[in-house]
Amino acid sequence: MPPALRWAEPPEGPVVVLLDQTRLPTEEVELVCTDVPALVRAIQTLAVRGAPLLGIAGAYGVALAAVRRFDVEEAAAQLAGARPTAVNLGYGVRRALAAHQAAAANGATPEEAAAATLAEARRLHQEDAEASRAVAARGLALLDELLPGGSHRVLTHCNTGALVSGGEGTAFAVALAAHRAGRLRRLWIDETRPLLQGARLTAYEAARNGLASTLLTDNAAGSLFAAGEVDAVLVGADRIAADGSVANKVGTYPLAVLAKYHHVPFVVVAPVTTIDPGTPDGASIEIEQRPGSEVTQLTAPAPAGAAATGPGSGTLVAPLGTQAYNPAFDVTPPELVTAIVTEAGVVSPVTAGGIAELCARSRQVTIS
Ligand SMILES: CSC[C@H]1O[C@H](OP(=O)(O)O)[C@H](O)[C@@H]1O
Repeated sequence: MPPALRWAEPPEGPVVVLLDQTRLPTEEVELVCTDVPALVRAIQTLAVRGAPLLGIAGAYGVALAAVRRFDVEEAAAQLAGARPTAVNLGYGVRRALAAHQAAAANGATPEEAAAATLAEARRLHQEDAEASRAVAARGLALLDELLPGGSHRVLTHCNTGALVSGGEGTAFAVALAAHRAGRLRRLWIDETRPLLQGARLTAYEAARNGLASTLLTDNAAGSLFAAGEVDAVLVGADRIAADGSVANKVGTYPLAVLAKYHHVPFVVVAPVTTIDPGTPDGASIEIEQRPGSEVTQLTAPAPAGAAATGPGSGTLVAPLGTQAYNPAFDVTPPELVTAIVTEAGVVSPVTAGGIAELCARSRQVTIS
């Protein structure tokens, strides 16, 4: 599989190259972004997606603007505003912009300032890869501690593998680590309507890595819990508030309620860049509302060789004109979260104090 995102410098000029996730699993097609509007569109159509990767994409987008002499401040504003919920996007953009501004303030030439911006984007990319390795190890250790049986049946929602990360992902990276250690009995994969990140992307990543996995419709999860088939839930996050509230793909909150009712550990796996001390609680998290067409039209990848169609342009599954409610995320309150696993440590129980202590301990680069 090509990398989810890479920087390239062909003769015609630097570009950001994305593995177009709207085309998976049918085709592995690379999308070449030569300017910031193209990258913004890719973010908005989820050709590139997933909180940590959005931060990386945002940082490289600012670098692309700097190298191609676009208006860097305008580019940063467009990129940061492309999707509202994943805090990582704004963080990555601000990291790169701050590097550009610092270089310029120190008398750097435009070329030098652009080089400094690109170097910061690469640093963020590398940091996320390292964070992914760390959360995988910490997450597996936590599963082993919580589930003494040594063979884990894990349910996951949406997609949290290499397609959302500079490394092997977040929650999926934990499942992958369990698999490599011979301690993953089953990965239950929620299809994750309406854009089917689970069916299209997690099943694709699970197959590529040889995981024992089974796909299910989102509404079948309850019966799995009732049958005692779920040992733990592992999910990612798009924004973790200061009180430990977790915004993640819509459908996560019901899983947390089911896990609580069935006394199953509910574990959130995320890099520290997903924690936003500036957002006090779950009610303060802006939840992206997406087009109703993504619900009323089945979103499936375009046939091989056909032009990309994008989310919400598939077969009609509801009468024309049907109104649809389509929040991209929901919020899980901290009392339903067993633990939050980050590269800087594990917070459990999840409290504002525990979150604050973790952030204080983290070596995450802060932006002045
Ligand atoms: C660990 S980041 C993955 C996170 O992002 C997904 O949202 P989207 O596919 O809309 O970018 C989902 O919330 C995943 O948990």
